[in-house]
Amino acid sequence: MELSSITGLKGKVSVPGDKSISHRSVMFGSLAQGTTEIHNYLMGADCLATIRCFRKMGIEIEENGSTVLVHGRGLHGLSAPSEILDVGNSGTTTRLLSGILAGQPFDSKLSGDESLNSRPMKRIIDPLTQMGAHVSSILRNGCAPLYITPGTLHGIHYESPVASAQVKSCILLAGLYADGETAVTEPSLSRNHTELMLREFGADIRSVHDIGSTKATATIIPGNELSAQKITVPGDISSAAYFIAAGLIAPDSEVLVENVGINPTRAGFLKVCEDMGGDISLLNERTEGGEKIADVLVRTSRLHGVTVEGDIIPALIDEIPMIAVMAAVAEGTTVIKDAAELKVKETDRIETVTDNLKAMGCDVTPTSDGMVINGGKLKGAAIHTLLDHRIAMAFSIAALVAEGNTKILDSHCVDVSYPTFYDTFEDLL
Ligand SMILES: O=C(O)C1=C[C@@H](OP(=O)(O)O)[C@@H](O)[C@H](O)C1
Ligand SMILES: C=C(OP(=O)(O)O)C(=O)O
Repeated sequence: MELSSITGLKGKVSVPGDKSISHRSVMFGSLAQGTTEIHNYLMGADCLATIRCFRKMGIEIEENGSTVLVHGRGLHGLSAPSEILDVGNSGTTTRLLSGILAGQPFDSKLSGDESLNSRPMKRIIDPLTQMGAHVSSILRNGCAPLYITPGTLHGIHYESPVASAQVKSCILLAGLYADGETAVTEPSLSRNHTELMLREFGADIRSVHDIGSTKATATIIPGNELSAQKITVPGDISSAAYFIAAGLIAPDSEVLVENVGINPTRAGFLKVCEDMGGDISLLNERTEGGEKIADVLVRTSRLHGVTVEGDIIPALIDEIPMIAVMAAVAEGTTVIKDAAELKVKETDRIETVTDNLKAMGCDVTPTSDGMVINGGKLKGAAIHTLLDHRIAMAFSIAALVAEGNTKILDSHCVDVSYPTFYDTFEDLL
């Protein structure tokens, strides 16, 4: 994909359904009794992998555009897959599904692409093993492919070293099959879609924020059957972030992004835009299915550097590539810290972001848990996405304010979370 600079982005966009909520709707719908009806499902490669895996375990799933019907078979209704479960590029599918598979009375194997199979799975193998599950890394390197055989699960109270919704959700889902209460405490609250949605499906699940600390604990008490729901998936704030940023940094622009999920555990990006001096407002705020939604209006703004650190990091972790690009054209210095988790995403995002920003002429220094960016002007370059969808999209927005042409290599990787990204992008130009 070849892109060059523009001015005057004007218009309205709506982004596809939230990736995290889409995955969970099919997973929980499969484990519920009855037919779950999902509207605005994200038809990206990651969420299609989740559908594919549950079909392989005997769940009938109908698709019609972005509407999905999941004919759930109850907590004990999955059947043994006859082949390896292919999780593609999706960390969320891998980790949440592993929690469910740990509680099944059959053997299963799951494996993904080269990037997925190099991401750390010890973070779920350890707590699942403490629960009595039998989960192993087939190549004994702490990564997928994983082999899961039946075990008798016990409730545990797990103190997670990382604020990760995938780790938390994996353990809570295994907790559905345990003989007692299962709790997960995390150092700071990660996205809480599992807690909100499982509760809607009828699970007995509670969340508390520890007083006087940033720690948060979610507890599940097994025993309740889940019952089918009707779900409308809000627009994905992680996808909206690209057009919000475009509206803020492209000269003479005004962009309205409609129907964006603004759950506080996901909305850190909006706060950073505001802190950087962005002209950003939330319109038409509402709540559906326990999730907050709004339309986001932005206008071109003079942005300045900020420090992004601490508790807010889990609420914007996937948006850091976009924040880094905004920082690269802002006035002054931006420091991003406490974000070592970036190293274990689809690529090492500290490296892929800083390498590509340097290629565009930015003064940026990678650190062990983030980066330091001195804002200035960008010039066009060849962007090496290494097949990371977030890098492709964030640097497509960088191209809009860079001098000269930018080439996004392997731009098709946007299919992972936003297959229609370039169509929406062109509509707005
Ligand atoms: O639970 C989820 O849906 C996700 C959690 C986050 O990962 P971690 O839990 O590894 O932080 C995020 O990066 C990912 O895109 C989706
Ligand atoms: C990290 C991401 O997803 P996952 O972990 O599901 O692969 C992402 O979408 O940026």
